[in-house]
Amino acid sequence: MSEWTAFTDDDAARWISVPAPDDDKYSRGVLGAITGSTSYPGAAVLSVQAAHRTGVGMVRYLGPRHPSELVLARRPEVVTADGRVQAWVIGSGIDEQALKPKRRARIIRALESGDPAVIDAGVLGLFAEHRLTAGGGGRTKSILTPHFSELVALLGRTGIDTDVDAVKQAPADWAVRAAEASGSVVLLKGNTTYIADPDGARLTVSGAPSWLATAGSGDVLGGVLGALVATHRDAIDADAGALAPLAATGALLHARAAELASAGGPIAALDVADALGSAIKSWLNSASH
Ligand SMILES: NC(=O)C1=CN([C@@H]2O[C@H](COP(=O)(O)OP(=O)(O)OC[C@H]3O[C@@H](n4cnc5c(N)ncnc54)[C@H](O)[C@@H]3O)[C@@H](O)[C@H]2O)[C@@H](O)CC1
Ligand SMILES: Nc1ncnc2c1ncn2[C@@H]1O[C@H](COP(=O)(O)OP(=O)(O)O)[C@@H](O)[C@H]1O
Repeated sequence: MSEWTAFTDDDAARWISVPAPDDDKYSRGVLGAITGSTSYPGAAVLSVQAAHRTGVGMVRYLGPRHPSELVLARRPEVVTADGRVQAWVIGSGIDEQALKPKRRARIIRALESGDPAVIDAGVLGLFAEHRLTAGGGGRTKSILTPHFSELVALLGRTGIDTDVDAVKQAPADWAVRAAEASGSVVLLKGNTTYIADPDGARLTVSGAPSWLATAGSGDVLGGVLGALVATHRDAIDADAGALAPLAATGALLHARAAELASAGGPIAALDVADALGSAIKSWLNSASH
């Protein structure tokens, strides 16, 4: 079995894409966000805000009217028209049972597009099932971001039975099982985050304050990862092995932003999103010395 390696700030700083003078919004990367819903509109705002603060050329938000209005009220930069994207973030704030056929079809189209995708929350099961029904056996260009309970449900959809207590006992092992079963990078969230690649990379990220255990912080992480993936589309197309370090970069950036926002005290998820730019700045400043 492969060894687990703790991902460091120096490792992560290399995966921040700094725009060059000849870049434009399209060359930097466009992220498509299918997040939030009428029941969980705030998740849309959190994922979109986090993507912008991580750095991306443009975000296309595709969702129902109420979350779309909230997203635009917070970030008028967002485009709500369909179009080309370099990557997707899908599922935060979506309840699979409540999905209307049109939105479900849009999600399936995004999953079938071949674009890299970050899959969260209510779309994890759909992803697993769709990959099974499509007969897909190979590796994907997706990062799956379950918490413990979602990991159990995800594994269940691939025919592997377990429970939350078993995952709590051996999170690293279950992350690997899920990566192998899904052919995808699995980022298992918690105080220590485990990132397992189906081809063998095993990375851990720790150091986030426990104040980060607050509603919506996983939605923020989805937006962070989406932006990192969208801005590294070429590297992922050249080698899907880029996905695991990108996932670890996102988890470490999220942890560092939480530290800055918290400064030892309580935080809300939007505070973490708003601190992402400062966390990136400190990485870039220390890398240039
Ligand atoms: N402002 C918003 O719009 C928010 C939307 N959210 C969305 O709400 C939806 C449901 O979220 P939940 O996952 O909390 O689902 P639930 O609140 O439906 O919880 C499902 C089950 O998972 C368990 N569970 C939740 N977090 C766990 C963890 N870290 N470890 C182990 N078990 C855990 C719960 O105890 C419960 O049994 C998701 O789509 C999520 O993205 C949340 O992120 C909260 C904020
Ligand atoms: N005790 C903890 N210490 C540090 N980070 C935590 C802790 N508990 C959860 N987290 C982090 O907070 C986030 C929670 O995500 P998630 O469970 O999806 O919440 P939500 O659905 O409310 O957004 C994850 O990034 C996870 O790693």
